Amino acid sequence: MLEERNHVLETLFGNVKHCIVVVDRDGRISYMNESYGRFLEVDQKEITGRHVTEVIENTRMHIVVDTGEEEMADLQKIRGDYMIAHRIPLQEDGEVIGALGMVLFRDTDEWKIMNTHIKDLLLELETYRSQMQHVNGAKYSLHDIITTSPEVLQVKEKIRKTAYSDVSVLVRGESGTGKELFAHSIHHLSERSQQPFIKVNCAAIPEHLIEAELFGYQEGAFTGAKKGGKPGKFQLAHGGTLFLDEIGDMPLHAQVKILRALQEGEIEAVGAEKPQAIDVRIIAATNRPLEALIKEDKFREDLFYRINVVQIDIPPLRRRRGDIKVLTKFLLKKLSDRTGKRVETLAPDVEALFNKHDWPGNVRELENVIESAIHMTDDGEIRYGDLPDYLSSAGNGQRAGQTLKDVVEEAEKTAILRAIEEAGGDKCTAADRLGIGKSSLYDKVKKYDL
Ligand SMILES: Nc1ncnc2c1ncn2[C@@H]1O[C@H](COP(=O)(O)OP(=O)(O)OP(=O)(O)O)[C@@H](O)[C@H]1O
Repeated sequence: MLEERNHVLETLFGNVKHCIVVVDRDGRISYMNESYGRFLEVDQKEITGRHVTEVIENTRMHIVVDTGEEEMADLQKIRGDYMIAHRIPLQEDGEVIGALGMVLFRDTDEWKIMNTHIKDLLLELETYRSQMQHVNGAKYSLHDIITTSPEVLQVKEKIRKTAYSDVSVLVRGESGTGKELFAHSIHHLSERSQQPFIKVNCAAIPEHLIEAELFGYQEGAFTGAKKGGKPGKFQLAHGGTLFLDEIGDMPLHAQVKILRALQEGEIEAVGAEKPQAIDVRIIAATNRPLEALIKEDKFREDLFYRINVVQIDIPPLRRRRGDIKVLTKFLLKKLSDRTGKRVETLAPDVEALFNKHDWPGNVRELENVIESAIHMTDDGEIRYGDLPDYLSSAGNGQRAGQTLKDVVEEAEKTAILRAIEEAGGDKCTAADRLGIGKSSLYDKVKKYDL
């Protein structure tokens, strides 16, 4: 039956220039025509069955399936350009069984002309959107999370499944693993995506201000209170999502108040006479061992259970070394665009060092290292000498627990990589320079998988 249906779709849309996609009830792609596949540079047959958010940037097809409401002529940004898309829910016996998406441009040239016509308008729109974003606050979606790690891909899948509901999510992971990125993505995929996303850094607010910051205050509530009072983060997030970053650092008295706000759905501003109803979804993040803090009476167990309905664990970068390569490529592009300096590659010894380093500061550390090296480099490649001292000297020095054999092997590897690089990839010249035979060099290249 599936085949028959796809045959019908192929007959209808296979040869049209419009880009067509069909998703099922779960937002998974059941059909994409060739034009769309070509436009997205994917093999449309291979992506059948994948969730639409994995394949199409900024798509809302899965949301249309959920709301059952069609979206006509909506602007959608793909790879820096805008398309105009229709999204139509498909129904059977009154029930939504999927959605059909259609991109409205007949060919790229025509679109380009249209694109320049409306680019001015869009620039204006973008200005308003970024102002809105200031209010809305969530900048990133799942697409912005770069990974090839099966564990992180599973986390993304978990987010896709749970983001719609209003359940509280606790994001755990070391500093710099991207917890905030995940929190943004959850908000983006939720029904609250058009509502505010408000972040509170629980570790950064002075203890005596925490209540006013979270719940706001009334005029005259204390000396120095602003005229007219001030809304707290809970009020600002009303209808949307409140992101409690570093929740493990929240003082106990504030924990009690937050728990009450979540349980009763109401808050009391400092100096207010009446409580106020509040509707927020909570996403919390921490890199602290909450279970241990509970044992030490530094974190409330009841609050832990309240925020930990769905738990998301982001592994540190050293446990997903495959991501170092893809993230480096992504960050080189992102930071090159930002700095205006085109740097595309790493010298082989830098790549080796990146793969060996433990990255205690995770993706943030990788980003900082790449950014500072881009400033240092004189050409399109990052070389050993461009790296921050702490990293390059760590690479040269001996780490705790290394045997003499490890140290010798590492030195050998570095020397071989450098010689090959200096010889412009010519292994015979590199072997000459190293004073070893060609076959010996080949053996070592194989042994170290260089
Ligand atoms: N998978 C990823 N793909 C792309 N960028 C990432 C990824 N993970 C992290 N980053 C980037 O790394 C930086 C740190 O991420 P983020 O601030 O979300 O980490 P965090 O875990 O919230 O850190 P902290 O606990 O210190 O607040 C950000 O610039 C973020 O964009």
